[in-house]
Amino acid sequence: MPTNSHLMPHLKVCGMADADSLQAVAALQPDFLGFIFYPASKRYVGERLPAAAVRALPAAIRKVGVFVDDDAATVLARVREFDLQLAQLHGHETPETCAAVRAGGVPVVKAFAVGEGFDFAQLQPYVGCVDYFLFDTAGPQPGGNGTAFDWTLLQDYNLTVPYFLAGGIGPEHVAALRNLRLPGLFALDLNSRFETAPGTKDAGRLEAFFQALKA
Ligand SMILES: O=C(O)c1ccccc1NCC(=O)[C@H](O)[C@H](O)COP(=O)(O)O
Repeated sequence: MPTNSHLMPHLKVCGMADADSLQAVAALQPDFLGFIFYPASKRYVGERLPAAAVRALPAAIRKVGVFVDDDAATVLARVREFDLQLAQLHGHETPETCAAVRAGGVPVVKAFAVGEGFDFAQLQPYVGCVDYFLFDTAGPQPGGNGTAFDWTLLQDYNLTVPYFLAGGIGPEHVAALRNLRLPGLFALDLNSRFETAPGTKDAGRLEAFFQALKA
């Protein structure tokens, strides 16, 4: 079982789709930045963000492409175009699809929508096919729903795969996050609660959050 629960988790800011706020957020040096390649998302990269702007980000920031039910070839083509370091598969991708992306040389984050009665047994077939899990709140959209789930559901997590904690994390969670001791917790994923508009992040709010977490 991973034992890093007492350490400061890594930080990922997801759903970047605006060139100006991308620069401002990159200056805060988060560990990961996420880019959404799901056309139905309000944060779809689409025409809003040229690949060159993403490719030009500092190498220390790992760039994560977020995909929903794409095949491995589509994911890998975007990875090459945008110079992404990880693929986050946020739909109903099978372990085989995850393994195919990984076989293309790209570490995989497999997202799961968590609600009451979440069946942790469904994770087992993915062990060995993914590098990380991401636990997000179940909701009407595949992601970016802006609501938190009951994190105590993860208290008994006992798999070797580290995970990102996502779903509605916002400034009001600082105290709870500072005291959070969850086995396997690797990173916090921040998105809609730090936006001025979908895809446009509020760098000031993020900076205050980062500082409060690290204080
Ligand atoms: O954010 C989206 O619009 C989105 C749409 C479809 C699939 C995934 C999406 N986001 C992926 C993320 O990793 C988000 O950060 C995660 O869902 C948490 O978002 P939020 O609840 O807004 O904090």
